[in-house]
Order: sequence, then C-alpha cells, then structure tokens
Amino acid sequence: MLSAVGPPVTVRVPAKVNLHLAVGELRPDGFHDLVTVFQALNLFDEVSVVAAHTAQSRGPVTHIGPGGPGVELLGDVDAEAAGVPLDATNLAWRAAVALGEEVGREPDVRIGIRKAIPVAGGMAGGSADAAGTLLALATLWRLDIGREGLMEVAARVGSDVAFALHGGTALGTGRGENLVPVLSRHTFHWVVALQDHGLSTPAVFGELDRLRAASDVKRIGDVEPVLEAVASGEARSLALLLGNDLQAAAVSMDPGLRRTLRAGVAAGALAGVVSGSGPTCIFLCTDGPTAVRVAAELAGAGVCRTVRVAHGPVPGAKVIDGDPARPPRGGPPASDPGPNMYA
Ligand SMILES: C[C@](O)(CO)[C@H](O)COP(=O)(O)OP(=O)(O)OC[C@H]1O[C@@H](n2ccc(N)nc2=O)[C@H](O)[C@@H]1O
Ligand SMILES: Nc1ncnc2c1ncn2[C@@H]1O[C@H](COP(=O)(O)OP(=O)(O)OP(=O)(O)O)[C@@H](O)[C@H]1O
Repeated sequence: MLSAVGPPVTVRVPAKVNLHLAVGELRPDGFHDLVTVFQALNLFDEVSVVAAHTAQSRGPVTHIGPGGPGVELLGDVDAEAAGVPLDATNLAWRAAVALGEEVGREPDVRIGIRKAIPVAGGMAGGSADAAGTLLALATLWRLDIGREGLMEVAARVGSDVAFALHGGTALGTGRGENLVPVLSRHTFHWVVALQDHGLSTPAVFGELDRLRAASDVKRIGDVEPVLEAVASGEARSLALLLGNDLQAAAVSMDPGLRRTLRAGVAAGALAGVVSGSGPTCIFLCTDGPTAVRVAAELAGAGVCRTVRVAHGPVPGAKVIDGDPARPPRGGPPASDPGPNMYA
C-alpha cells in the first residue's frame, strides 16, 4: 500500500520492441550509436506517485526506504525475486531525482510500480517506469516543463526512456534518445516469448564488440525499407525486414534462444527476432487470431517461460488517474477536462 498523504497520480507506460536495431561502433562515452525503429506494445507497467510528507522530506532526501520517500512494487510481486532494486538505483527513483534537480525540488515522493513488463527482458521495463515517474511527477507537481523539457530529462536518465514517453512507432538515433515519429496507421500483431532469466544490456553490447573484434559479424540492412513496410501496414513485408545487430550477441550468451526463434516460426509466425538486448523474443503474425494460435503452440513447446499476445503501436506514457485536470478513473466525464500537455 502507498502510505502517504494526498491522492496519487497514476501513469500507464508501454513496453517497447525494436523492429530494426542497427548498432554502430563503441563511442568514447561507452555508448554505441544506434539507428533503431521502436514500437510501443500494449504490455504496460503502472507507476503511481504520491507526496511523502515524512520527517525525511523536511530536509534533503538522503535516505529512501519503507514508509517515506522511496519506491515499492505494487501487487503480488517479490521485488528481490523479480530482480527489481528498491533502492536509489531504481530507474524510477533516478528519474524522480533527475526531474527534482531540473526544477529545484526534493523528490519527497513515494513511487509505486505495478510491473507487467518483463524485467531485464529487452523491452525497456525499467525505462518505462522512469518515463512513468517523470510524467506522474510533472502532473503531481503541476510543472510547466513542457513535453520537450520532459524528453530532455528522460534522455539523461537512460537511452530508452524518451521513447517510453513518446510511444507509437519512432525512429531513434544517437544513443536511441533522438526520436522522430514514424508514420504507422496500421496495427501489427505480436507474440512475445519471455524467459525465466534476464540478460544485462551492457553485457550484451560488450559481447557484440567482442564478436566484432574477433570476426566479421554480418550487420542488418538499411532502415528505409523498414519505415516503408511500417507505413504500408503489410506484416509480410515487415517480417522480411525485422533485424537486430544485438541478436548475435544475445544468442552467443544464451544459445537456447536459437530454439525459441525457430519454434515461433514453426508455430506459424511470419518471423521472429530478439527484442533489444534480449532474451525476450518477439514474433510478428499476420493477424490477431493467428497470434493467439502461435502463442498457444509456443507456450507448449518448452522454449520459453511464458508467452504474451500483444499489438502495437500504442501511445506512450499516459496519465490514467489523479490528474487534477481530468475525472477519476471510472468517474463521470468532466464538462471541460482541459488539455493534458504531456499526453
Ligand atoms: C538495447 C536497447 O534497449 C535498444 O533500444 C537500448 O539501447 C538500451 O537502452 P537502456 O537500457 O536505456 O540503456 P542505458 O541505461 O542508457 O545504458 C546501459 C548500458 O548499455 C550500453 N548501451 C546502451 C545504449 C547504447 N546506445 N549503447 C550502449 O552501449 C552501455 O554499456 C550503457 O552503459
Ligand atoms: N523500475 C525498474 N524495473 C526493472 N528493473 C529495474 C528498475 N530499476 C532498475 N532496474 C534494474 O535494471 C535492470 C534492467 O531492467 P529492465 O527491465 O529495464 O531491462 P531491459 O528491459 O533489458 O532494458 P532495455 O530494454 O532498456 O535494455 C534490472 O536487472 C534491474 O536490476
């Protein structure tokens, strides 16, 4: 339970997949330049923030923990077992600190996270929580920071955070934080195969560097045809073009992923690819009913922990409860709900 004063602001944030992930060379700052096409899927974490009026919040917050400012998991989840840190390293807390620094406020808030996005699964779950925290706090604190301001803070917190705010389908460059929306009026249907373990994002990038130093690793093609396939809405065209330079590294670290990728296609998907830094694999299907059939068959194939059926694109982070400008969830429509500058 959130144990603090005042109504919480709740934000829903989607997972992402990379339809195309081209990785350049290692930069001096330890990051790699990317050219990527992100798509937001309807797997959502929920993030609630509430003012934590406790002893700690009267001075600078030097300690986060039970009851006071800090982070907790909502729902029936064991954070340790799930691999989600509840200390100052949690990406949601880091986002709260970064936004506080930007606007000159202490992050004297309690953050509750309801997780549905797999942890360390290459679907940017931690980044989603960071993005959700930024939007929720901007709403709770009634900040006049604007969308661009929030995106700048997001980019400082992590490479994938800006996209979780943005949502839809977008072309990402730089570390992945420079975003341009991609025209996509059509819905794509996916099966998501989750594993019972994660892969560390820096370790997967490091493995790719190692593989490239040792031999010529084939690189994925240009991004333009991917953008055209997304715009056309033709799943069959897009299936031929799904590509991820990190896949070789993820498979090298977790060879069982080869079986998972083969099994999805054998079950009737058009194509499969490792999502981001893995180990989650995503499979593109011709339509929703096919995705349900593929998911059922894949679930019985013993090649993953569990499966989800999903679709995209969906919008980015969105306030679903507690916005003073909007009616409560399930409540009557307001006569004038007013604009939500961040949605
Ligand atoms: C693999 C992707 O999910 C694809 O969208 C992202 O590139 C990863 O984004 P993220 O998890 O938000 O990553 P960050 O928290 O920014 O960085 C974690 C680590 O991943 C590596 N990293 C990340 C992004 C990038 N463009 N190049 C990198 O080499 C770096 O070692 C970095 O220290
Ligand atoms: N709110 C959070 N939720 C999940 N993990 C978090 C969170 N905050 C910090 N972490 C840490 O970050 C690590 C990576 O988590 P995350 O779920 O974002 O991985 P990912 O989906 O592979 O990320 P990406 O796709 O952005 O590379 C976890 O192993 C965990 O230790």
